Amino acid sequence: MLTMLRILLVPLFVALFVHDGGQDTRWRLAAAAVFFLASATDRLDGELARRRHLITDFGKIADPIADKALIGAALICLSLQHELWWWVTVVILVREIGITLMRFWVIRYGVIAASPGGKLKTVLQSLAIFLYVLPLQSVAWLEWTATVVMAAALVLTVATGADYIVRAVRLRAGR
Ligand SMILES: O=P(O)(O)OC[C@H](O)CO
Repeated sequence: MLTMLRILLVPLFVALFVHDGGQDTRWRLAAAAVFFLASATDRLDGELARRRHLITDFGKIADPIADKALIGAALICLSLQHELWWWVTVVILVREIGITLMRFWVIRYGVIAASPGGKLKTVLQSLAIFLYVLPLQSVAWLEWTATVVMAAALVLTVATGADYIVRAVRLRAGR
């Protein structure tokens, strides 16, 4: 349920962010608020599922997809506005889409759930994007913080992606 809500918040975020070319402070603040809400419901969603013992195979697959839709849309918006290098967006998108496809490729053998590193990666990606979306580009330390957090997210994105590939190969090989 919350996963579906997060997916529905993606077009709302995009509409608010691209309004007025991302230049209007109020629309940008609204976009940042929607992004924060969608990211926060992700944490709540996971916590509720754990507490109520409602962790399903559907949730294990749908939950990362909802994260990736939101994060992917936000990264593309930022790169389109020339606020984030395209190569960063491309590396993250290739990893996220590739890992999602790989999860389906091995689904007959088992579900590769999100790892702790993968969850931390999503938190760092979300924090970095939130800082980029906030209309505070003139605040130098904030810009630096956003860049450093995005760099850390990028490293974890690639490292956890490699870890999932190893897991998938082992799963298929029955090891
Ligand atoms: O590393 P992934 O692809 O499993 O993604 C982690 C999820 O976003 C955590 O909810």
